Amino acid sequence: MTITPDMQTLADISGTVVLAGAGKMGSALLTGWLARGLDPKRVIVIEPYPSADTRSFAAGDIRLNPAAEEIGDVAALVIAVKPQTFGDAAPTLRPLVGSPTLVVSIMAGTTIAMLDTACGGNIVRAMPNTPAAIGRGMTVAVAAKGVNETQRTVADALLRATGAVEWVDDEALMDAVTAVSGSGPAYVFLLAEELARAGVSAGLPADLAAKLARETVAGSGELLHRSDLDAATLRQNVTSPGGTTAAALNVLMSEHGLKELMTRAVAAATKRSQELAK
Ligand SMILES: NC(=O)C1=CN([C@@H]2O[C@H](COP(=O)(O)OP(=O)(O)OC[C@H]3O[C@@H](n4cnc5c(N)ncnc54)[C@H](O)[C@@H]3O)[C@@H](O)[C@H]2O)C=CC1
Ligand SMILES: O=C(O)[C@@H]1CCC=N1
Repeated sequence: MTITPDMQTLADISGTVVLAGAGKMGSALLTGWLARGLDPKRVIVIEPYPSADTRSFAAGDIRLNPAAEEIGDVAALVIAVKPQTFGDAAPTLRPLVGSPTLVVSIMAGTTIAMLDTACGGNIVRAMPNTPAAIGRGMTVAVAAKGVNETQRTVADALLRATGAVEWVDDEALMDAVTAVSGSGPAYVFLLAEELARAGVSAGLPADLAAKLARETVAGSGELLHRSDLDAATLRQNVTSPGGTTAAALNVLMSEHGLKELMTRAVAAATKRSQELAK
């Protein structure tokens, strides 16, 4: 890979980037890379069941499922298959990894040690989330000891193409990271579902309730994104003393309310991430 130490952008990557697994997260990454200027001629996608979008990318300059001997040297291999299918995929991926190859895995619960055993390479373990599909993802990454600054910069550019990136030094944090930001969008979508359902119970027509819930969650998320205020202050700004919001929050913030539920939910996801590593 010909890259300079001050490389900042995907357009500066001059080696081959292989994406293994173009499902929901892999496709989001791919879309971000192309939007941020990664040369499609440098991209190879390995995907046994390509979506229409992936096939249409492949109708351009991206190579889809080329024969192994046509792949050549790989600058970066991004692994976005399910943790449960990684065992089957690894024998195909291992021959692609040379000593300078950067290996970026986004698989939940798959440790650097497991990746090292299965594939080798210079490993970055990362946890993105699905808002990556619109460039508003949150990714946390941790690099294995052997990863040099240049490889880390390439990994950062690949991940930052879909939103914000935070680097941590302690891999043990990745289980809780997965539980908070990796799985977190599902909790927010569930909130929208349940808010709509509760609206129907309160007498609203279903389509109106769905629109109110969707726009409320989306608008509140955007306000949180743009505001300098923290979530607690934004919540207090909605809450008039003795008003309607206070009545609802008395329920949500009661003893066995959202705090307890969210703590249990995040603990369950953290535990599951730890289990996937066994
Ligand atoms: N969906 C999410 O919100 C997030 C997922 N992840 C991680 O991303 C990874 C992928 O998850 P999703 O995209 O949700 O799953 P997905 O099922 O949509 O995508 C996985 C893709 O891998 C493909 N695949 C299966 N065997 C393969 C092989 N041998 N070689 C190449 N591709 C193969 C499948 O056909 C599928 O398209 C998982 O490891 C997951 O832990 C990480 C963060 C968030
Ligand atoms: O549910 C999962 O296991 C993956 C990891 C984080 C989000 N989806």
